Amino acid sequence: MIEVKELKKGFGGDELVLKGISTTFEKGKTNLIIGQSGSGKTVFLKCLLGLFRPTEGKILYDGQAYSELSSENQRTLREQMGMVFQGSALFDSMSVEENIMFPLKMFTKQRKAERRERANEVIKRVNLINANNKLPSEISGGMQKRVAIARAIVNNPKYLFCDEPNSGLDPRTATLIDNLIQEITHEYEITTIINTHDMNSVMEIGEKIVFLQKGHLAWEGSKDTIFRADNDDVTNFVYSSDLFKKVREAVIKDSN
Ligand SMILES: Nc1ncnc2c1ncn2[C@@H]1O[C@H](COP(=O)(O)OP(=O)(O)OP(=O)(O)O)[C@@H](O)[C@H]1O
Repeated sequence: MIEVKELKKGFGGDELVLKGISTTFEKGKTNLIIGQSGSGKTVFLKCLLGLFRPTEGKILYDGQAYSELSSENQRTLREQMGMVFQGSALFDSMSVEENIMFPLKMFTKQRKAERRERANEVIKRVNLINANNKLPSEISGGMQKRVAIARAIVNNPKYLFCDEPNSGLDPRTATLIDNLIQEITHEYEITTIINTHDMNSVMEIGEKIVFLQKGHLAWEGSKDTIFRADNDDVTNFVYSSDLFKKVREAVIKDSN
């Protein structure tokens, strides 16, 4: 579980980017951060990852504040974090298997054979078939995303962060990737936090949704409550696509 308490983040200018956010991201759930461009989602995710130091406030990882840990414990906490980057960010010159073994080389003292064995466990888990020796450029975007997920979970993280995990994927592949992230989250009881613009993801895997608006937490809820959110900004965000406008009309018609 990650608890965020009155988190503020600025960069020295007049205005703070994050203006006092408090929320909780539970273990074993897919937690989504949504909001318009520039609302502060990436800055929030970077604070959660420990890449930005909060200007004020606290982030507690299962009760522990990063800033209050010894440097050794900070390293342990960082090792417990997995990250799926937008665009996958695989190493182009390494094979699929080498990409996935990489965090084990960085963070563990395992021998190569052990690293390979563990990498192949996760390769199987994410359904990457016959791809071990291929280069990232030789596989599809959806498969690259599976490699990125495998690499993020190879070290058994307690916390998984995903930045726009669907960007650039066709809708069907995007749904498969969303479902894979959710299955893994449930199976390994990970606290997963996903930064997304994608309303399909919201509807598929939005177990907890945090809506940011100009650096404030403007609304929080789940995929089951977002259609009835009593907040104009959320409503405008949700119904900015024609498809969801139609869904809304159908829901309202149904409930009358
Ligand atoms: N390193 C930085 N220094 C100064 N300002 C920054 C920095 N990083 C982000 N910002 C500012 O913070 C605000 C929020 O940016 P952020 O990237 O978090 O938005 P976002 O919601 O992720 O947008 P998008 O959906 O387009 O990625 C922007 O006004 C941006 O200019």
